[in-house]
Amino acid sequence: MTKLRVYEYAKRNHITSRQVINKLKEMDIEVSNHMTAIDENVIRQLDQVFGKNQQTQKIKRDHQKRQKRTPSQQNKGSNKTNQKEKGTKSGQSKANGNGIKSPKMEPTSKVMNDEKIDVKSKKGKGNSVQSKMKEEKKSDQEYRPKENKVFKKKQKGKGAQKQKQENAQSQQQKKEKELPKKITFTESLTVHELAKKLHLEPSEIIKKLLMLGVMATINQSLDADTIELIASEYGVEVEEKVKVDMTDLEAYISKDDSEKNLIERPPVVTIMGHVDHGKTTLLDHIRHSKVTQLEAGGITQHIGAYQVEIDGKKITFLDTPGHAAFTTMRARGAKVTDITILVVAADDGVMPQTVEAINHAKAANVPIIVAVNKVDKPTANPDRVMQELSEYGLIAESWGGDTIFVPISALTGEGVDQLLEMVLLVSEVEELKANPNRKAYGTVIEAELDKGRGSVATLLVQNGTLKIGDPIVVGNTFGRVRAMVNDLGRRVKSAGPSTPVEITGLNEVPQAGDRFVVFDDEKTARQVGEARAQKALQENRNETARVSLDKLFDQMKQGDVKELNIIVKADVQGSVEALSSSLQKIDVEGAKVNIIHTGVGAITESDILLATASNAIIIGFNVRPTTNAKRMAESEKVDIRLHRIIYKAIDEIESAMKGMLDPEYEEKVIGQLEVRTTFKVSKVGTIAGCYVMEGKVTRNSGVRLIRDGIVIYEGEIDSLKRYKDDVKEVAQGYECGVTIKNFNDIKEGDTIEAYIMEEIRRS
Ligand SMILES: Nc1nc2c(ncn2[C@@H]2O[C@H](COP(=O)(O)OP(=O)(O)OP(=O)(O)O)[C@@H](O)[C@H]2O)c(=O)[nH]1
Repeated sequence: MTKLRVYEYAKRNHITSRQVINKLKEMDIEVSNHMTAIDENVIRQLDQVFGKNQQTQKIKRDHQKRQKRTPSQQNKGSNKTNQKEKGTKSGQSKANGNGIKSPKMEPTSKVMNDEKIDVKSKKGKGNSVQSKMKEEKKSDQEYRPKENKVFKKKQKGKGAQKQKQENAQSQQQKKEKELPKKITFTESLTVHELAKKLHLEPSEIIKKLLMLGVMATINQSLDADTIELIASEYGVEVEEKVKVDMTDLEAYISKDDSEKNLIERPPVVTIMGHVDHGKTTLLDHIRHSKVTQLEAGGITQHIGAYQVEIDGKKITFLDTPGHAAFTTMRARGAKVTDITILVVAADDGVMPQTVEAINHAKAANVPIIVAVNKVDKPTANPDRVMQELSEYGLIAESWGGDTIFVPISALTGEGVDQLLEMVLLVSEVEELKANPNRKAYGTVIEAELDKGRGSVATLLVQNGTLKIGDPIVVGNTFGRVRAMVNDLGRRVKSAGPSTPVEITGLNEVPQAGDRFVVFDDEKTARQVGEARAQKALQENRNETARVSLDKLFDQMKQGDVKELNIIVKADVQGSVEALSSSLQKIDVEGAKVNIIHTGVGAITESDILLATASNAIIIGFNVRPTTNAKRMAESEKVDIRLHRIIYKAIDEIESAMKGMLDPEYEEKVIGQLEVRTTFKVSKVGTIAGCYVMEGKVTRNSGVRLIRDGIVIYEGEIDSLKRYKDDVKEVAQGYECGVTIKNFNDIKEGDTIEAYIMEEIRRS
């Protein structure tokens, strides 16, 4: 025999938990409630009390149940016979281990027939019964607890009054719905909700709970265990439904795009590169030469993205130079870019932001096409660019690599067509496809509040076709697509895959990088949008789980982190290299270090963005974050580790990966001492005769010597004495002699502050 919980024992023996609890208390056995487990010995002792009565109890219960269900039978005088019959039946069901059965599951056909006859006969009685029922409109629960007594008394009693009363009760019970076979719930139910599902009065549930030792009110929420327990008391099955997160937008995107529905879609291209290398000039050139040329006289408008057509094929450009669009979106979890054009000025070569751009693109796994710009300049040296980029793994095809290099002049337009052709070529290789015949989803490129039009958002349709009137959820906003304008400023009715469009009709302004999904109906869109807005309000956006060294080991154990992405910033290139190569050599089973970006100089906002987008930590060696970067790191919860000694930085990372990070310490001041006199002893140095003003001082304390409010020295105690004896500790109100290691400039009137370093739990 194993352990049983009180309620399980009670159920097994057909008694109430309360009875078991009371008996256990009588037996001086500690028990807190119906969930308390009782062991074999106790079960045996209980069996001696309840076991014998088991059969009797069972018969009593069956009797009660029958009375509840078919009181009319008693009137007919068939009660006794039925009781016997049913007693036997219940006995069988018990032998089957079914426990308490719901009334509905037990009635014999005879009982049912009797009931039918009974009801009919009552109907015949017409209004008298009805009015009686009204008169005695007491709910069933008033009878139930005392049922046995009530019925017995009533049976004994004489007269039509009682007869009618019983008939009325029977009628009432007939009216009552039968117990359900099964109930379902999500997470929890209140007493009221459970009662409703079980077709019972809440007071009945409350009583049941009380018998199980639980005090509950009608609005009290019951957990899954309690719901199951109560339902099992009535023989009702329970099914807990897992709550679907209605705020998860991805869940609304059907993933059943079969290959046959997919057709080629235009690539989405971002232009990146160092300051002044010609990004804007290139974007402008493409737009003006291609767009306006196609749409003679058309007014191009800035909607954050535009499309051009080359040989009948379209290319979508994200019209935000620099990394801003790319990285902010990626930092927010959106992947929109298919191809990156890396612009490098041939007269300037690879510069810090070029490297950053390479690392951003690599981290996002986006193919790079190099546009070697400004080749029209006499000082242009494309070979040098190729040479320099090869150091970053971008090797030109002509040099045996697989990176496409196109020499261009964004100013004159030379080579730009070839560049666009290359974009189409890469796009073909990437096999970019989408299904235009489905509901659209995609990402917000830009959004703003327009005085006249309200919330205006530029969306990039990534799959499907967006149409006017579509019910839509965009980030935490929702609405119906009221109007759509394309990159040429024209009103359109629909927008297919890779098309940027500006829409109005949203209730609020979404954010760049937000996901949008089209819904079947406006009602669901509204519900989801509102639920998302509510959720966003509740949870601090910054709480997103970013990798942090303190939690790294746990995150690794949970399988959340398998690669530790690191950004290394240092004061000189030599340190960057030394630190990076040492970090890469760290060998911890099940995890590896992945240096995603390195650089010389302060930690900037761009580093934080990359860390956010790639879930990386930043190691700063002899450098500090800029004020803005620091603020951003705090809000984005990016872990920055600053070091001055290389091996310490490596140790820290290795320990974190092994789950052996040294404990963190916090300083705790334990006492204040006043220097009342000093003695100079040749071999020892200056001895300070002190008085412990506050707290205490211990032999192993750290000390700070303070003079006129200024910390003169910070160090360790060399000796702590009372009279001639070395002591471990001197408490408040006592005098002592103190010497400080390697420090003798102690003066009368100085204050010595004693502190210890206390280990604090890592969060
Ligand atoms: N000669 C020559 N000059 C160019 C070329 N492309 C750009 N420039 C010039 O280089 C300067 C910088 O160009 P931008 O397009 O503003 O460079 P950017 O990369 O967008 O610069 P930021 O927006 O500051 O990052 C401008 O004066 C351009 O006219 C080119 O192909 N040839």
